[in-house]
Amino acid sequence: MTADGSGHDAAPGIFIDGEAGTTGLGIRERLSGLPVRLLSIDPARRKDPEARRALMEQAALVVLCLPDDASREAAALAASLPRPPKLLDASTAFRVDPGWRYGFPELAPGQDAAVAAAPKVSNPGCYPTGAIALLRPLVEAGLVPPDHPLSINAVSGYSGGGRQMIERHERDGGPAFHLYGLSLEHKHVPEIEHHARLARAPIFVPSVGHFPQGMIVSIPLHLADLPGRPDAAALREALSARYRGSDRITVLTGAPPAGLAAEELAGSDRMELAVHGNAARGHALLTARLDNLGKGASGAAVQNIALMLGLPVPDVAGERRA
Ligand SMILES: NC(=O)C1=CN([C@@H]2O[C@H](COP(=O)(O)OP(=O)(O)OC[C@H]3O[C@@H](n4cnc5c(N)ncnc54)[C@H](OP(=O)(O)O)[C@@H]3O)[C@@H](O)[C@H]2O)C=CC1
Ligand SMILES: CC(=O)N[C@@H](CCC(=O)OP(=O)(O)O)C(=O)O
Repeated sequence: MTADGSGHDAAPGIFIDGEAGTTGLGIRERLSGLPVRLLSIDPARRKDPEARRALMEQAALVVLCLPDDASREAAALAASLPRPPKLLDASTAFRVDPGWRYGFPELAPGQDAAVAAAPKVSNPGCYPTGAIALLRPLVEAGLVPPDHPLSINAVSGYSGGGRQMIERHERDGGPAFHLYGLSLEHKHVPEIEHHARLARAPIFVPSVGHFPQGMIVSIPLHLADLPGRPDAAALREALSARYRGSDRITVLTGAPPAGLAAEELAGSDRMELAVHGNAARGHALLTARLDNLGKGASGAAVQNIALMLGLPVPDVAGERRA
């Protein structure tokens, strides 16, 4: 038997359960940059447990791109195999589960090695990717207290809602802008709270715009309410220090732009962070701009797949996929 358990000497086998969905397709497209063998299911049998089990048995790594309940079932199916494959789950099901490693390699020093060594990795949510990237370094630097009252506003392209939302928007031509999650109980709040190391749940206000891909997450701060009254430059420096050397996460330095278009990074696996400030008012705004299907989903997944299989992580510099 070979290292990938497949009986072949070829590249490691990957089965994407949910390959035909929005995130699954994005991963499939990006796998052309990695020396792996894609094990595809007969589309007519893609929900058949026996057909899925047969492919899981041949795979070194199974990627779950399914709704939460289906992901839990698929993870249990994989775990029941005599030689369980490594698992990467794109759903919300395991993101705060201590048995799973959080697949955000830039989260903290050593997280990339932890992902590489983990048998089960949960891929971060799209909104949490932006919020955690902004907050975790500031909390760890003592610039934002864990119990600080935070509000997080965000807008996503409509592909964030998967196949059904894409079909609705493309059929109806809208709505142009839709605020939701107004029960203030979105599924991403525990994930943000946990991985940003917050001790008080943030108020999270998501929205969807009538554009396919792209996202902005923004977090306003009153600087006088933070310990030591830091200025915007101090916040920017803490973020830059955390992400220095990353080709995926960049921190805008110099004069921040006066406006941000959410679609700007559509097709890219990069994320741009910025700190906008008004010294006279003591106001700052943290922003993260990304593609919800790029660093927010499939791009992050391929980064994790490479780490988990011990392959070089594909370079993103200059890429464009829209
Ligand atoms: N879209 C995004 O921006 C992001 C999505 N994610 C997560 O990725 C996961 C997939 O989302 P997304 O790709 O957007 O969703 P889609 O609806 O586009 O795709 C889901 C896929 O799963 C299939 N599926 C559903 N139920 C089952 C089942 N029981 N067995 C096998 N296949 C099944 C669907 O088939 P069918 O359509 O025929 O039902 C579809 O092909 C979700 O958990 C989501 O939270 C993560 C980050 C961002
Ligand atoms: C626009 C939209 O509907 N977005 C989804 C979040 C995207 C998603 O499916 O969840 P993950 O990123 O956690 O996997 C939502 O708010 O439920």
